[in-house]
Order: sequence, then structure tokens, then C-alpha cells
Amino acid sequence: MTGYDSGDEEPPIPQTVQNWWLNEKLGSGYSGSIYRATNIYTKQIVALKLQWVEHACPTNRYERCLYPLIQGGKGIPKLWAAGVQGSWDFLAIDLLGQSLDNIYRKNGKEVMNLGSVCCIAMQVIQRLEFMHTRGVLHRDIQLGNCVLGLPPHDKVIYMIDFGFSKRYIDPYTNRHIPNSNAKRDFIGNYWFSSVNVHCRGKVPSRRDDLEAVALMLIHLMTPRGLSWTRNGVPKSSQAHDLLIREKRNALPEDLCKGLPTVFEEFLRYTRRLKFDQCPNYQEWIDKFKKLAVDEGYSSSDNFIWPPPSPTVGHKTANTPRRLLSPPVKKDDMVGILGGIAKLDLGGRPVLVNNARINKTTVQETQEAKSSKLDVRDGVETSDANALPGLPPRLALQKGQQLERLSKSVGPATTNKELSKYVSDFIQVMQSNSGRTLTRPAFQFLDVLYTQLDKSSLVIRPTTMSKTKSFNEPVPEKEKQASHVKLGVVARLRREVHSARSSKELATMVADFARVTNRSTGRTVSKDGFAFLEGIAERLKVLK
Ligand SMILES: Nc1ncnc2c1ncn2[C@@H]1O[C@H](COP(=O)(O)OP(=O)(O)OP(=O)(O)O)[C@@H](O)[C@H]1O
Repeated sequence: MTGYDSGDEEPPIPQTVQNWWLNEKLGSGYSGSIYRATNIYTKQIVALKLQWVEHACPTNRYERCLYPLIQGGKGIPKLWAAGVQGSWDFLAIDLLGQSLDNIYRKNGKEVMNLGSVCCIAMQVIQRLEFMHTRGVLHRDIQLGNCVLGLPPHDKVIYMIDFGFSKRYIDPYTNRHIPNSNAKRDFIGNYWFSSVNVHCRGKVPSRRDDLEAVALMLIHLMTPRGLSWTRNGVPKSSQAHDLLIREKRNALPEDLCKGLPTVFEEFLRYTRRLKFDQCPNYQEWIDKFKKLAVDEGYSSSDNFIWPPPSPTVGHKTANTPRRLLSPPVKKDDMVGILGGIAKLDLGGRPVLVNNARINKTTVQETQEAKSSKLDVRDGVETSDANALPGLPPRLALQKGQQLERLSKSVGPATTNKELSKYVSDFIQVMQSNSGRTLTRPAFQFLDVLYTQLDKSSLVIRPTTMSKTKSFNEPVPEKEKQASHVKLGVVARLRREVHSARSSKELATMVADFARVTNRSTGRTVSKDGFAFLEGIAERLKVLK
């Protein structure tokens, strides 16, 4: 054991403590060790948490008092026995399996798949909801304290280590503990304790447990983890100060760049909560569930490790951008453009007045409209269109809807039609919690761009594969707006209303796609949607 500062020496670990025979060591922490132990009479097997009574940080003593308050909750280990025998303070609790930290490390600290992270989110938020309803804060949320059960409970995440836990409801007055401006000593962990508690010395409350969950989830989704975790535990006060500064200065939008928006929203939500405010746990459980479902994972919060195979290699709207190959690979783009080139357009003009639309075009438009009806209904009538290798159909819905829209926008012949398709595109994008530009969304924008850019030309199918795409180098004269950084979408939103030609709109669409791709991790912001709505509006009036 480590960490004790008593003058006395810690005695050797005994073979038995009360009725428990100690087997192998399962793990150890700052203040004690955990053993697998067998009841010598009943043969019941438990995890025995053992701590020397003289330890400088007598967490077992606190845990003994806390455990009874939270008994009976799902994912809370059962306390079978507790007490002091001789020099040893012990707790006998349910024997559990591996911790999320073990899993994370065994997995080479690789980014965890989104489905698993959503399960962790749902379960850990539920655990905290339960603890909080019992008037207890955890105060040490971290991967090592989230442990899987043993079969048949191996899909359940258990919370352990209540050594730092504390009542936030005064048992005598039944009131929330008071806030204070006095700076407190830090209790928690370096990686995930909230900014208020860790960096500002504030009194912890429910919001801080939730902020720690948010940081833990973001950590799991970030290559090499959160930046302040990368140098290991700080070994000096200067190193700790640096860590604190880094954590305090990290903006949610930077921490969550490229992640599904739910993560950033959750972190911001936890930081907006008032000191004594009760979090809306269910809202966030539902949001993470929806995110999982939208991305083709199960709606169940069962944590299955290793994750089921269908999701392997599946990259979707909400997959972190860092994990994705480039938005549209060159080969794919050639394929897409080749596909459009194969459309039998017969050299018809596009985006011209109705008088020049021939009968075939009208028919095609009607077909496009009928497929759009499916899009509006959001119902897939058949899996015939399912793309090989893609996961369950729920995940396909958004992608398929966008693919259909891309196909429809290609043969569109008037600005009015284009306007409607843009509105449909917005609708599909907004119907999904991950408002990110996925590959099919880029496809749509690319075809839209092509349509707008070529508005005054006749499309010649043979030249389509050479058609300019915003994914390809842009000629210098059009490049001025491609140095776009933050704020560009806001500018596009303003300027779209004064665009004088389809070509101008095309340039704006290209800028929008580039800046969304490059600067905001593909998330379509409010300005982004307003810009797209502006496109739809402008197309209605542009001839
Ligand atoms: N009930 C259990 N069943 C199986 N293993 C467990 C159990 N509880 C704890 N462990 C293992 O022992 C390790 C240390 O447990 P715990 O965090 O409770 O101890 P601690 O001394 O409070 O540690 P820390 O210094 O991290 O706060 C855990 O990370 C886990 O690997």
C-alpha cells in the first residue's frame, strides 16, 4: 500500500478478515487494496476492500457510511459486510469484472466506438441520477471507477469507490448543502473533475458529477484522450498548475471538435447548471440513446465489449471527423460524377425557363418528386436500396434520404425545384441529432453546386465527370472566399440574400461546404441552416 504517513509500519496483510479468506489481489488504489475473498462458511465470493486503520486518508471509513445510503440501485455493488478487525478496515462488496479503464488501456487507448460511448453515457448518467436521488454525490467519476459486472450482469456498468462521496442533502434539515466562496482544497481526480471544483476550488454539487461524465465521454472519443491527460499524473505543483490552466482554458467547442454535437451540448449544459439545480438526467439519457440509434447502434444501454461487429468500419454522420477518411474520396467522387454522367439527359438545358423543358424531363421530375415523398415521410418502403456493408436500416435512413435527394437534385430543371430540394435537405439534416455534413450530405451539396454553377450551360453527359466539384481544386479567381475561417458561415448567411446569380450561389455553397468541413468539424451551425434556408429563398426569386 502507498500513501500512509503514520510513524508506524503497516502490518502484513492477514490471511483472513472476519469470515473472509483472502485470495488474489484484484487491484489497489491510493489508500488500500482489493482482494477476491471467500466466506469460509458460506463459500460466497466477494471483493474485499482492505485498508489499514492508520492510513492517512481513511476512505474505507467514509465508504462504510456511504454504501448503506445507496444500496438497491442498479449498478451499485451490494455491501455484504463492513467493519474493523484488528488493524484492518474492510468492506465486502459484490465481486465485479474489469473496469472501463482496463478496457480502454487494453484497447491501446484507442478512441472508443460511438455506440459503446453512448451506452456508457446512458448508464453512468442513470447511476448518478440514482445516487443523487439518495442525496449522495460521487465526486470521483473516472474510468477506473466504472466497472462491469460479472455474468449475468456483465453488460451493466457499476459505480465503485465512494471514498470521496459526500451527502449534498443535509440529513437533519433535508436541504441542499450551502455554496461558499471560500476556496476549497481539491478532492477528486485530475482528469475529469469539473473546472469549478478542480480549477476554481468551488463546492461540488450534482452538476460537477455530470460535468465529469461529460469530460470522461469526450476523453473516450478523442484520439490520445483529453490533452491534459497525456503527460500522466502531474508530479509537481507546477505541473499541476499547468494542467489546471489547460483544463480551465479548454473551450467546449475545441474539446468537441469533430464530435457529434450532443457531446458539446452536454458539456455546456453541465456547466450552465446552477449550484443546487437538479439536472435533467432523463433528457441526456434520451439524447445519447437517440444519437446511438441515429448512428445505427442499438437503443439498449447494454455495454457489450468487444462491441458487436456490424458497426466496425461504419462511419456515419456522428463519427468523429478525425476517424473518417476524407469527406468524399476521389474515387467515390469520380463514381458519383460518373453516375450523374450516365443519366440520359439528352443534352437538355437545365435551369432554364419552363418553356424549354421537354416531356421526358417532366416525367423525370415527377419520379424525382415521388421519391422525395418517401424522404418527407422518412419511411423506407424497401431495403432494396440498402447499400452493401452498411449497418441496420435505422442508420441508413438519413444517408438514404440524402442520397435520394442527391439523385433528385441532379435532374432538376428549374430554380424553384432546386429551392424545394434545398428545403428538403434542410429538413432531413435537422431531423437528426447529429447535424453533421456526412458523405451523402456532401454529395447533395456537390450536385447542387454543379447545378448552380452550370446554370446557364447545357449539360453534356460526356463532360460531366470533368465537372468542377468543390472537393477539387478551385480556380484562383474563385478562391478569395475559400480562405474561409470562423465567421464565414455568418457572412454567407447575410450575403445569400443579395446573391444575383446561380453562379454566385454556387460559390457560396462551395464555401459553405469547405468551411463546414474544415473549421467546424462538419457540424452545421444555426448560421449554416439559416444560410441554406437563404439559398432556398433566393432560388425562388432568381431567374
Ligand atoms: N468490487 C470489485 N470487484 C472487482 N474488482 C474491484 C472491485 N472494486 C475495485 N476493484 C478493483 O480494484 C481497483 C481499486 O479499487 P477502488 O477504486 O475501489 O480502490 P481505491 O483504493 O479507492 O482506489 P483509488 O486510489 O483509485 O481511489 C479498481 O480499479 C478495480 O480494478
